[in-house]
Amino acid sequence: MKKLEEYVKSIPDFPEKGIIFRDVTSVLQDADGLHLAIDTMQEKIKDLDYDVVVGPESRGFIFGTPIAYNNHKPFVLIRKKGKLPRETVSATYDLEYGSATIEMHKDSIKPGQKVLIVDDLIATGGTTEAMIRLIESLGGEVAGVVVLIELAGLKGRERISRYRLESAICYEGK
Ligand SMILES: O=P(O)(O)OC[C@H]1O[C@H](OP(=O)(O)OP(=O)(O)O)[C@H](O)[C@@H]1O
Ligand SMILES: Nc1ncnc2[nH]cnc12
Repeated sequence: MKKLEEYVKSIPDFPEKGIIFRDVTSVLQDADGLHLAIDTMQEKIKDLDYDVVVGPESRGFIFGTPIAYNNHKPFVLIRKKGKLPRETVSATYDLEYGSATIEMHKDSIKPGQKVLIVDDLIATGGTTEAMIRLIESLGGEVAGVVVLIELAGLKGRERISRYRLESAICYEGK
């Protein structure tokens, strides 16, 4: 069986020059790759105590939902601006390329709940930091963050150094 990192394809200069895009579709479109990705992420946080899984649109949904389902936890969506129908809180942040505003429903986290954040990838950590702001503004406690891929050269780990971060694959550069 292949190693997890062998399923990830790296595409230079996408979506713009200078970015190496770490493509998770090549992991997902292989049954063994998909199993290995979810199983490895779960293994990394098997000792963690949490009540709710939170994942951001869109690739965070793919990895967050199976982890929530397998561990019988609820899954809360963080969406890009304008997609959630009820009362929301929002945060704006910069990305490795571009900027974005994300939102979550005000009633999605109860004060004191312990939250596991799941995403496909951490680069600059801007998305994760914005998610932490939203969760904490609702009174949630961030128990930890698990991602499939960490781009260590972009220093996301340093940006959220107060929190536990686990990654299944770590690239030293970007
Ligand atoms: O650590 P950062 O520098 O914030 O970058 C990481 C984020 O960027 C990507 O999402 P993107 O906003 O591109 O959305 P997508 O999943 O819909 O493609 C990725 O899925 C992470 O959420
Ligand atoms: N280099 C990268 N590859 C894939 N997704 C990303 N999201 C932010 N930076 C990325």
